[in-house]
Amino acid sequence: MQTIRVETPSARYDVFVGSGLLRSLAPRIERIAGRLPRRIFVLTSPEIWALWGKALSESFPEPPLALFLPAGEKHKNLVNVEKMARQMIAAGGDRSSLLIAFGGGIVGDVGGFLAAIFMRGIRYVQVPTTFLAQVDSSVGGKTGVNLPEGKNLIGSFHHPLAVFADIGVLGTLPDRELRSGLMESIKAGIIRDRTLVRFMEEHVDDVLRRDPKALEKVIAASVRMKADVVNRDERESGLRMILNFGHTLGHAIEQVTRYKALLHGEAVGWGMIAALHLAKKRGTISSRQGERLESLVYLYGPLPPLKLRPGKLVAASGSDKKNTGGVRRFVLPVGIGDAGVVEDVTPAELESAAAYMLARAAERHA
Ligand SMILES: NC(=O)c1ccc[n+]([C@@H]2O[C@H](COP(=O)([O-])OP(=O)(O)OC[C@H]3O[C@@H](n4cnc5c(N)ncnc54)[C@H](O)[C@@H]3O)[C@@H](O)[C@H]2O)c1
Ligand SMILES: O=C(O)C(=O)C[C@@H](O)[C@H](O)[C@H](O)COP(=O)(O)O
Ligand SMILES: [Zn+2]
Repeated sequence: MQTIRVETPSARYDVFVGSGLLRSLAPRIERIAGRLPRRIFVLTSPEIWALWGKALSESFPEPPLALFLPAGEKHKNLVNVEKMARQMIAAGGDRSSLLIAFGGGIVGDVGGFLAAIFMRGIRYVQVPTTFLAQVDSSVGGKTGVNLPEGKNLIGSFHHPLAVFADIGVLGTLPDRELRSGLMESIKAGIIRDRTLVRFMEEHVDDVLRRDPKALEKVIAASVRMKADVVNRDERESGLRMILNFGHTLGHAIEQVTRYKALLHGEAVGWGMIAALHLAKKRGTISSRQGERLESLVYLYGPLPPLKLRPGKLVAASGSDKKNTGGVRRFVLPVGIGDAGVVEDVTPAELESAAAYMLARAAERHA
């Protein structure tokens, strides 16, 4: 098992990555919280609960009370947050209650947000069950829900007490979901860890056949990278923006396709292809580096087709939270393993990057 510490001005907690964590959750929470809270809620989806609810409940003296959020991005909204909060009140929840966010990134984001605002804030732990949630969304305290106007436009920073990433639960994860999550690890490597890039290039088969050692390596490296960035810039005033590499157009794709056609990681995968093109044009990476990284994305693909207009994506990217006071921000890789934020990206450049990405998508789905 690997333990990675997150230490920011407002929180200090560990991310545990390994096997067997799910079945020993209660004593682990007890150790961290001092004692087991009287009321424990588990926010999850019916599918995850059916697969893994028994394993999670096993170590608790009394089974925690499950609150169900249906799967899918369209349920990541304020209506469901209110619904869950009311169920918690009805079941006797109070400020001493603990919430376990048990699922993928959607459950984690909604659960974290619910914990942030329920009675002005209660404690929660993350038990991520998708690869994406284990490498990225369960760490760093970003919580929230979507608005029709864009992704994650309502939310707060609220860190968990701990993160328990049990590699065993990935055994039931559909292949497409695994590949989607791997896009966030490719992102992690490109922006800050060239060793991870190399490892992912050299171990494609091991990772895709879910060799536990290979998975643990990629998950721990991704989390280590993210923790280091979050420790230095908890509230995304500068450095943390690099974690948004591939997301400016990625989020725009999700919004324009109404979250129906692509998974989050897949949209980020295409967004990285566009951003790599822009980086090549601006000379922050060489053509060779650009081709190498583009190939890495396709190695862990396939990414779904995209039939969109570049102008529509550029317009949708206007509601990106990195844009403030009329300044449009965009994350570009600098070589392999480093990245920076530029503030002078023009709509024409964005449109050309989007056009490049759409042409690659058409080519690969010809
Ligand atoms: N807060 C952050 O820092 C952060 C970072 C990255 C992504 N996100 C958010 O995360 C969300 C995407 O998360 P995701 O990719 O985990 O998708 P997801 O939460 O939709 O889960 C994917 C699907 O897999 C199923 N599933 C989950 N675990 C399973 C398991 N072990 N076995 C079988 N099926 C399982 C779920 O029921 C769901 O249908 C997006 O909303 C994205 O914006 C947030
Ligand atoms: O933790 C971060 O910071 C990230 O940007 C991680 C992203 O992978 C993630 O998709 C995040 O939810 C995006 O946040 P947003 O602030 O751009 O909505
Ligand atoms: Zn993401």
